[in-house]
Amino acid sequence: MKKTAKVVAAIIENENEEILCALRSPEMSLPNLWEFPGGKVEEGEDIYAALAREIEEEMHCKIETEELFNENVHEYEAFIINLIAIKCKVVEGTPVNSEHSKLIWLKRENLNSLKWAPADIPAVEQLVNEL
Ligand SMILES: Nc1nc2c([nH]c(=O)n2[C@H]2C[C@H](O)[C@@H](COP(=O)(O)OP(=O)(O)OP(=O)(O)O)O2)c(=O)[nH]1
Repeated sequence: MKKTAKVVAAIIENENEEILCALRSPEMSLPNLWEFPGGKVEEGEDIYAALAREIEEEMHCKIETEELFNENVHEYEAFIINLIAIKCKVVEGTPVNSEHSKLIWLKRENLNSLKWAPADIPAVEQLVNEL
């Protein structure tokens, strides 16, 4: 049976109403696809605490989680993902890229121009439809 991974992802918006998008590197799983920064929730860990931890590790800044935005279950070839997208704001520092090939800020209307990890499509659609 395929494993299910619980993954939290941050929807971070800046003062120009742009959303932070991250490009997975060629060495990562799901290479060269765009995602929202975040990562796997550890056993017994609170989802909001997990997201704050991942963002601090990955982007060296502190966030405050705001609301659960979208939750989606998607079956990949190798595993099943339960992707939980959470709206957040940066409260200390600025996001610094340490693991991804690229970080960019994009307006909602341009989000569909990226090639997203398939599990992210519902969250992206929901963001585009917020316009
Ligand atoms: N962080 C993040 N991961 C996502 C998103 N969409 C999506 O399918 N994923 C997948 C990619 C990874 O397989 C997994 C997240 O695990 P992780 O951030 O701990 O990444 P990882 O590359 O170290 O995982 P792994 O290859 O070791 O399994 O979820 C997303 O929007 N954000």
